[in-house]
Amino acid sequence: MNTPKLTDGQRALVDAEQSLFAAACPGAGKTRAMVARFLKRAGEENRRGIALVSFTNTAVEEVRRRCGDRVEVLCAPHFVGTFDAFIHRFIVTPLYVKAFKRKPDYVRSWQDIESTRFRLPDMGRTRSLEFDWFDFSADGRAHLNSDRVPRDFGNAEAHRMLKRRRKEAENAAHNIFWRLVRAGTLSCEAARLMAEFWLNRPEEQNVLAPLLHARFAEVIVDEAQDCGREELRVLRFLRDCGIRIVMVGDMDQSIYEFRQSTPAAVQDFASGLPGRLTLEDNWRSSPAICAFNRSLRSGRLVETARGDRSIVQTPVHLIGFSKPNQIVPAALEVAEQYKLAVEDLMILSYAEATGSKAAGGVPVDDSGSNRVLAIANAGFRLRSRETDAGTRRKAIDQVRRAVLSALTLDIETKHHGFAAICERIGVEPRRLESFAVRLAVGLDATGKTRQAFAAEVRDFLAAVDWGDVPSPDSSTLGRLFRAPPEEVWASVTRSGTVPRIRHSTVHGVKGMEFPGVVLVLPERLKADPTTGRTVLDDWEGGHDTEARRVLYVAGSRAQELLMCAVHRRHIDRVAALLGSKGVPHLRT
Ligand SMILES: Nc1ncnc2c1ncn2[C@@H]1O[C@H](COP(=O)(O)OP(=O)(O)OP(=O)(O)O)[C@@H](O)[C@H]1O
Repeated sequence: MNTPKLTDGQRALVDAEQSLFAAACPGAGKTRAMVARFLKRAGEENRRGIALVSFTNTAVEEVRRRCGDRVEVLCAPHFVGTFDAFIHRFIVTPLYVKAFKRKPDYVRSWQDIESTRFRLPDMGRTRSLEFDWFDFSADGRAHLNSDRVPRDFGNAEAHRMLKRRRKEAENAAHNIFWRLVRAGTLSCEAARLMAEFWLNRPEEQNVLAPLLHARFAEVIVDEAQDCGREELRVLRFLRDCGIRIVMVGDMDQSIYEFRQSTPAAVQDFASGLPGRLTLEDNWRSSPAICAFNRSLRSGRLVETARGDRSIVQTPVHLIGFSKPNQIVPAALEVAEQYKLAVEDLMILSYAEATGSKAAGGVPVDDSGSNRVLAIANAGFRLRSRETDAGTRRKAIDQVRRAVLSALTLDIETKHHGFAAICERIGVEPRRLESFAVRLAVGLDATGKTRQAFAAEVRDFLAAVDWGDVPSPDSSTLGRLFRAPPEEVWASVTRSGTVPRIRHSTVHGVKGMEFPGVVLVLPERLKADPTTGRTVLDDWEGGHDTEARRVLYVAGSRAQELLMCAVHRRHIDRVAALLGSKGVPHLRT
């Protein structure tokens, strides 16, 4: 494998001999330098391992890919994986086994577990309460966060009722939380909380400290700005065990505050490490894009365009729109001027629905509870090359859930995740997963009526032999797989033929890069419930908020061409902002 070129700054990160924090601008080659360090250190240590942890599966895959033919570094004693996987494997599982005498089952999110949607007695005509609306503390106590209760929970009286019965709701959530923990079902959130809880107790510390010290010499943390309270607790513990901590990140790319990642706490931890480095060369983007990044940064780094794109003179393009379907044609016209093709472009938005509308599709979530619709929609998504990995996952999940509902009619599934339910009914999770993909991809809803497609789904399911699991009879299939309502059917089948530019949420493309980015700012901008400010207020006022950092992450994915598609209502403001911050731009 060719060793990639490194700058002096990158080389300093590779060769450092003490715990450190490296602050880097976008495109600084953090991944390149971190992987070089990981390979070097794994080669040096012959007894203890080196761990490289990141926050998303995509980032982890990228690191694995860059390790090339050095496959030995991906095996014990070394570790390359998500921070959650590290916490599961090396902290929570050993302590859980000690406490409960069995291994826990990890599920990705509480949403995968039915009992995390619950009702209080006599709630009337409201939606069920959801775990996602609560913050849990390390002892499982629940705190209802009213900002997360959606408006469509119920009418004004229902919202008042919830306010009055807050304690009752919190107690119910607390009880369900512990029931799930005892049943061995842990979401990533629960596992993080348990890690924090246990790491604060001397008895558990004494069990883990010698194990971890014997296993790891160093832990390298990618995207360190995304560390939340629990991850920082883990890092503090590792450091106290004598393990070297190398953190690499960009504070301005911290966009996970909803799960308590706090840039200030990360800064505080980082300032306690003996070493500090800064990487300010952007190898990814043109000077105009670097200027856009600078206009959104909180001021700690001074970024400079380097490498091949430092001579690209293309300004940032501002595209005004009043209807979302005007965005794609305008963006394609601009891209054409710079010889960029459709596949070079990526539409990015804060909310999935905004980007999806701009690209001309229907959000996966719009399938609602109709299983036939979910299968049709998933088929369009999986067949399309434009669908990003996160949306694919969601689509397959919906189909998997639909199929599972037909196989678990007489079984209590409320407190268990997908893998545990599969185990109970005796179906291999992988078999169900590939069946879900086959079902969605194999049946094409294009040009079919909703009734005809629903009948096809039922026939497909009726023909499967699930071995020991009783196959659902035709009346059950008829009840579970009804034809969806006409209006939604029309919009989903239409979407199958539309999207021409890929789209994703900003959170879905962290760490990635694209020749051209279309950043969409819709008519309705979310106002922060505490400050009342929108992202444009934050940008103008220089407020370092997560909303502003989301814009920064989005813009900084672009290599050559950044297009801001802004609703007409806000376009003058954005143009004035770019002007006042010295960002070369052109209004189209
Ligand atoms: N020393 C170098 N010489 C030439 N190109 C480089 C160098 N270092 C990095 N690059 C290139 O710059 C781009 C950005 O690198 P990389 O993705 O590693 O940055 P990053 O710091 O992880 O970015 P971000 O945090 O914004 O996702 C990549 O295309 C990479 O190949």
